[in-house]
Amino acid sequence: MIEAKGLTKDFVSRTETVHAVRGIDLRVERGETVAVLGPNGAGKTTTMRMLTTLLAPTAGTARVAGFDVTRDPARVRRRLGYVGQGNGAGHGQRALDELYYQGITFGLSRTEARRRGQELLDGLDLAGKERTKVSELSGGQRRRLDVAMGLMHAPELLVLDEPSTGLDPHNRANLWEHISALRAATDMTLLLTTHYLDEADTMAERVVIIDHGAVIADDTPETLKTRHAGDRLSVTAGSRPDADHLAARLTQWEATSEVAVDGTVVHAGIAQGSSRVTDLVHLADAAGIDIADIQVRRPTLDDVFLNLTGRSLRETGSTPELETAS
Ligand SMILES: Nc1ncnc2c1ncn2[C@@H]1O[C@H](COP(=O)(O)OP(=O)(O)OP(=O)(O)O)[C@@H](O)[C@H]1O
Repeated sequence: MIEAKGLTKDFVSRTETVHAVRGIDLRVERGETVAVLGPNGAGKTTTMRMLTTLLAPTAGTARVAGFDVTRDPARVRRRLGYVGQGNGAGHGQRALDELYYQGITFGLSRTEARRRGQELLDGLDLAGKERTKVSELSGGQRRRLDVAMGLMHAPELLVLDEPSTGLDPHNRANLWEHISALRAATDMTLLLTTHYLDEADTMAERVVIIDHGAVIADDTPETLKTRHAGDRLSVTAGSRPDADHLAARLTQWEATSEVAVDGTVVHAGIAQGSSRVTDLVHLADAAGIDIADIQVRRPTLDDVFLNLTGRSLRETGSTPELETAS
C-alpha cells in the first residue's frame, strides 16, 4: 500500500536548512496498521505530508496504492483519507453538511453523499448531531467528525496524524473503539502517528520509530521490546545490607544486567524475567538474603526508545498535556 524509498525533506530558508526527513524507507502492506512514533520534531508530520501529497519531497520516492505521490497526486488522494493535526472541519458548518460537501468534492452523488455521511455519523457515535454546528461539538465529537471526513470517500488507506492528542483517556478509548470497528468492517490500511506509547503498542501491528528524521527501528511492538529492551526486575530486600548483598550476587548472575540499588530495592534488567524468578529465589535463599517482594515488568516502547537513543520519549516532551474534551 505504501512504499517509500529514501524519502527526504529539507526546509530551506535564507538563514538555515532544516533536514526534517533524512532518507526514510517505509513499506506498509495492505490491511496493516502501522504506528509512527518519535519525539517532537522527529519528522513524523513531514513524512505524513509527503506521503499524502501535501508536501513535495526534496529527494526519494513514494508510491501509495500503486501511484507515485509526485507524478500522480490526484490518484493518490482519491485512494487515501488524511486526518491531520487540528480540525479539518469548518466550524460554521453543520456536521452532516460538512460530510456531504466532502463527499460531493470526491465525486459522490448527492444521494450517496448523504447516505455515506449518515452512515459515518452513526458509526462514529455522532447520530443526533447531524444538524449541530461543528463549533458546538465537543472536542471528542469533533475529532470523530474529522475521522468521518477522512473516510467519506471510502479510502483504501487512512492516515491519522496524532488522532487522539488533546483527548482525555475516555475519549481516546472511544475514538479507538470506533476506528477499530471501522477497520474490522473493511480491509483499510491505517498509518498513524501518535505520542501515546500505549496506543501504538495496543493498536498497531507494527511500530516505526523515527528520530532526527531517520527510521531507527521498525518491527512489531513485541519484537522491538524483546530485541531492544529486556524485562525489568525490582526486588525489595528485607534490609539495606541484604539489598547490597543481593546486588553483588545479581551483578555476577548471567540472567541480570544493569544492577542498581535504591534503598532496599534492587533494580536490574533480566532476560526472560518471569521464567527466572524461581532461580532468583533459590539464589537469594542459598545466600541467606531476605526478600520481601519480587516484581518483573515487561518493557514498554519507551524503554525501547531509551535503549536506542539514550533519551526517554517522555523526557523529550512528547507526551502532551491532556485537555478534557468529551
Ligand atoms: N514548513 C516548515 N519550515 C521549516 N521547518 C519545518 C517546517 N515544517 C517542519 N519543520 C521542521 O522540521 C522538523 C520536523 O518537523 P515535524 O513537524 O515533521 O516533526 P514531528 O515529528 O511531526 O513533530 P511533532 O511530534 O511535534 O508534531 C522540525 O525541526 C520542524 O521544526
